[in-house]
Amino acid sequence: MQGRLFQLALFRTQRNFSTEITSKSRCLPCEGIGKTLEKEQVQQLLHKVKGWKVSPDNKQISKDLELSDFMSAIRYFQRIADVAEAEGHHPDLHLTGYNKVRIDLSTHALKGLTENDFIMAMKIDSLGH
Ligand SMILES: C[C@H](O)[C@H](O)[C@H]1CNC2=NC(N)=NC(=O)C2=N1
Repeated sequence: MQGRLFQLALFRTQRNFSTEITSKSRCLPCEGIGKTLEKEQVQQLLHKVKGWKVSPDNKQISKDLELSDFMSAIRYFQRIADVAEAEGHHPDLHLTGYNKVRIDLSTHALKGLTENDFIMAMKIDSLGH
């Protein structure tokens, strides 16, 4: 197991944050990530996602949307849930006022933002709604 973790850690350090992640990237197991992103890295990665805002403490990104009705929002949550389960990386999902949706992403294990959060944000962006 140690060998695989070392490989993952090595891969992480070699990956260039700004260019390599896309919506096709896969989330890494959180224990292989090591550390959270710096403010500058977050600012760089925010250019690659649509409509996401970073929290003042740099620990979370969020996106707000308004769906056409309640069941559209529920169906949208199910599609996000399918991706989150496949990636092993889960957003916080909020549904208020029957059709207003907020999606929060952070890496709970590290109490901050990692590339996994931006990979998930790109995948959620590509789902459409
Ligand atoms: C064991 C399981 O894979 C881990 O607890 C995963 C689950 N989903 C997760 N989702 C998020 N957002 N952060 C995590 O640290 C995380 N860890």
